[in-house]
Amino acid sequence: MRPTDRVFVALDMPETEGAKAMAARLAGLVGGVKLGLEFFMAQGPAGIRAVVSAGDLPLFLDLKLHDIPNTVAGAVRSVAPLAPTFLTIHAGGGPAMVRAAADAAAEEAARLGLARMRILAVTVLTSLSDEDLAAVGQALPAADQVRRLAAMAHANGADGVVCSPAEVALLRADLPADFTLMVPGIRPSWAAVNDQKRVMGPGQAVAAGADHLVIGRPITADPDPAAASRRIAQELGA
Ligand SMILES: O=c1ccn([C@@H]2O[C@H](COP(=O)(O)O)[C@@H](O)[C@H]2O)c(=O)[nH]1
Repeated sequence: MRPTDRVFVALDMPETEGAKAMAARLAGLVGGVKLGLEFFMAQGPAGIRAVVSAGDLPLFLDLKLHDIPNTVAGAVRSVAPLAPTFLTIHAGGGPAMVRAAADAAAEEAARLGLARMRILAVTVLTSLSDEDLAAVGQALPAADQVRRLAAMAHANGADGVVCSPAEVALLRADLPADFTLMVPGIRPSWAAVNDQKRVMGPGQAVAAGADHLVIGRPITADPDPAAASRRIAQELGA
C-alpha cells in the first residue's frame, strides 16, 4: 500500500459543493474520503454519490450505527447501493447487533453483485478520556474497554475496528493481521488538537500498526489542504 493510500480524509461539512471541491483537490494525495453524520444528515445518499464521483476515491461511510439488531441490519441494507468500502457501527450495540450488521453486509453484497462493504466497529471514541468513561459509568480505562470491544467485534463478524492510536499496538498483538485498524485522533505536530483526547502523530500511528488513518481538520482546516496532505504523506514515508 502506498503511504497516501492509508489516509481517509474526513470531509466534515454540510455542503455538497464544498465536499466535492475538497475531494477533487485531494485526489491522488489521500487514499479515500470519509463522509459522516454532518454530511449525510444534510445531503443524504445523493450527496454521497456526488462527492465520491468528484474525487473517484474509495468511500468510508462513517454513520456509527447504533440501534437494535433488526434496525441496524436494515440501515446496512439501505446504504449498500452506495458501495462503501467501509461502514461504521458502534461496538457498544453488542454482539447481536454486530453480527446482524456483518450478515446484512454479506447478504446485500451477494444480492446486488457488489464487493462486500467492510464493517468497522467503533470502540471508544477518540474524544473520550479515562475520566470521561468513568463519568458515563465505565470503570475500565479506555485501553481495556477498547480491547474488550474489539475482541467482541471480531468474534461477531466485524472486519475491523475504529480505535485511537494509543490502542493500536495492543490490538495488533491481540487480533489477526487482516483485522482492519482504522485510526482517527491523528495530529501531526503542527496541527491543533481540538476536541480529540487520545491522539498521536501519523508516522507514529502507522509504526504502531494502524492500517488506515482518518484525518479531518489537520487537512481540511489548513489554508492549503493539498500541502497539508503532502506534509502528512512525507511523514508516512512517501
Ligand atoms: O473515535 C472516533 C471515531 C470517529 N472519528 C471521526 O474521525 C474524524 C476525525 O476528524 P479530525 O478533524 O481529524 O478530528 C471525524 O470525522 C470524527 O467523526 C473520531 O474522530 N473518533
